[in-house]
Amino acid sequence: MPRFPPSLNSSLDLKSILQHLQILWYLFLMHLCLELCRIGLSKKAFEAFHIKDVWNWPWQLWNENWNLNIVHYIFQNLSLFVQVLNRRCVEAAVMTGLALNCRINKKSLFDRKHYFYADLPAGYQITQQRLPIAVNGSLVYSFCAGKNRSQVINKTARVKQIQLEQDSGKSLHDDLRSQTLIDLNRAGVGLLEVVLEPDMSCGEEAATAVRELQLILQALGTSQANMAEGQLRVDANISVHHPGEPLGVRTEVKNLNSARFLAKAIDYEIQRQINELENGGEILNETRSFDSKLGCTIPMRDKEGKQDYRFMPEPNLPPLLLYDTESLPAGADPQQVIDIDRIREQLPELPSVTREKLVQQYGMLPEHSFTLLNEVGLLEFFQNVMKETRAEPKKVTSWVLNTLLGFLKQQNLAVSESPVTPSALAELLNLLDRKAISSSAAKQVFEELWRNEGKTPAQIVSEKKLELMQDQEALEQLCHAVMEGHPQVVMDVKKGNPRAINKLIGLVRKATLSRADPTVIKEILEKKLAS
Ligand SMILES: Nc1ncnc2c1ncn2[C@@H]1O[C@H](COP(=O)(O)OP(=O)(O)OP(=O)(O)O)[C@@H](O)[C@H]1O
Repeated sequence: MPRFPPSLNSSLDLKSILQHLQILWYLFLMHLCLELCRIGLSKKAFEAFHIKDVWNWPWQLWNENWNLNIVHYIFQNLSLFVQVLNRRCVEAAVMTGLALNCRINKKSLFDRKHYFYADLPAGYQITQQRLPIAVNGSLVYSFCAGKNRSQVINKTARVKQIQLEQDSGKSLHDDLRSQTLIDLNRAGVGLLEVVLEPDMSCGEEAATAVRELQLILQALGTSQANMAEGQLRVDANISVHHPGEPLGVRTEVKNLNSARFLAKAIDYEIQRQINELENGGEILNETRSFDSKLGCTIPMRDKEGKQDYRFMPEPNLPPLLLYDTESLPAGADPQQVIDIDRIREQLPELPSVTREKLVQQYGMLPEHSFTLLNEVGLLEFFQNVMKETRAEPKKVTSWVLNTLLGFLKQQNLAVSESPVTPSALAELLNLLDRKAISSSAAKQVFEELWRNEGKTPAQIVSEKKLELMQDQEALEQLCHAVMEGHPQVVMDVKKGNPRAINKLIGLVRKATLSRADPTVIKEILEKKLAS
């Protein structure tokens, strides 16, 4: 469930507030009275049903910090009367629907879904229960399998629907003090829910599909989709069944906030359900949560008795009408309508297309294109190096994916935190490309750059005297001396031992303090051995 960044949140229509100020004031007072009655009643309702202590905290807070709460309720209620649909959220939903090959409904409806929970101060959530904004799409995702992960497997998960909703607050459970705090900052912010059909068969598939969705949302600018910050959250529905039989009873693991935990939770739940059924038990239709420390899922609440959400049409939001080029009314003000075809024309490049281009343009292996896109900022780093270097794309790919990424992973750093800049790596690769340094010297220079002492690759090369020996005559003399000093190895080469020449190359390199190009040494040695 991607969350729109706060900057995109709803705008207040000031003109209409001024026009209707008096009516609003009466409505507001009336609503506030109703709200206060509801709070009183709901407290009684909670007590009557003996719901766990955690439910009582907001009412305790009401007593202790009544002034804070009343300010909150005033704002909450005021905002109910100036509910304006956020154009940006609708555009983002249409974009996401198009990117996920959905049919965009030209008419969609908003509903109120009522339930009591501490993180939902309004007592209801606006959603699209009856007619969502987009339906019947597909999410194509690929993963690498087989030996060396070089086989790319494409899979498709059907998208059932995409609906616009309002986000709730965030519960922060403090186990140590046995209390729950609620952060209401995101309550009411636009939320997009993407509902997939049950088309995935294991944790890895689900994690890969969600990763692809994350990349698509980021490419579209629909959401920053940072899972750790709750901008993209996943509820996973899991069931098991024998092949050819209908789907089993599902459990729902709520609010998974990392692809790794998603995969773990699903695989754990599959195994738990199989064990349960094999031991003669039954699967309950329940909501569970994932305990990342214990690596298992824990029951939260029973879903068996279907909760009555008392859905009703949202009175503040009329049906949402969208247009395409054909249906656009003549002379319509572009600020007042949303044209699906215009949004389609402006869709940015999607990650699958970027990967294909990388493979075609640079002759890159598909699995490398996946890694470049999966690590945040790595593709940009690679492209910036490419802009400044003459080195072969394959060489650049290898340095970025093996050396740079290896160092980053080892120190748990993000690409943006790399001490080696794209320009420095490009300069290093240029030195390597014009054979000014050997590859082992290049590794040394990289390590020095990583220490981040503000030196350029050229400075490091000259300070450490890492330049390759360009003096052909001196190299020939060294090769000659090494051959003289090791007649047995020379004999081995002449007898056809293919590895013996490597020994000679190693000896010459040692004598040059690794400052000679091994291919040049090999050429000289081969010439001398043949004569
Ligand atoms: N038997 C099943 N096994 C696994 N997944 C299922 C099964 N039946 C439905 N699903 C999946 O469960 C999800 C249902 O999500 P949806 O949000 O529409 O309903 P919900 O979980 O009842 O609603 P909510 O929790 O938001 O109140 C869909 O992604 C659907 O593909």
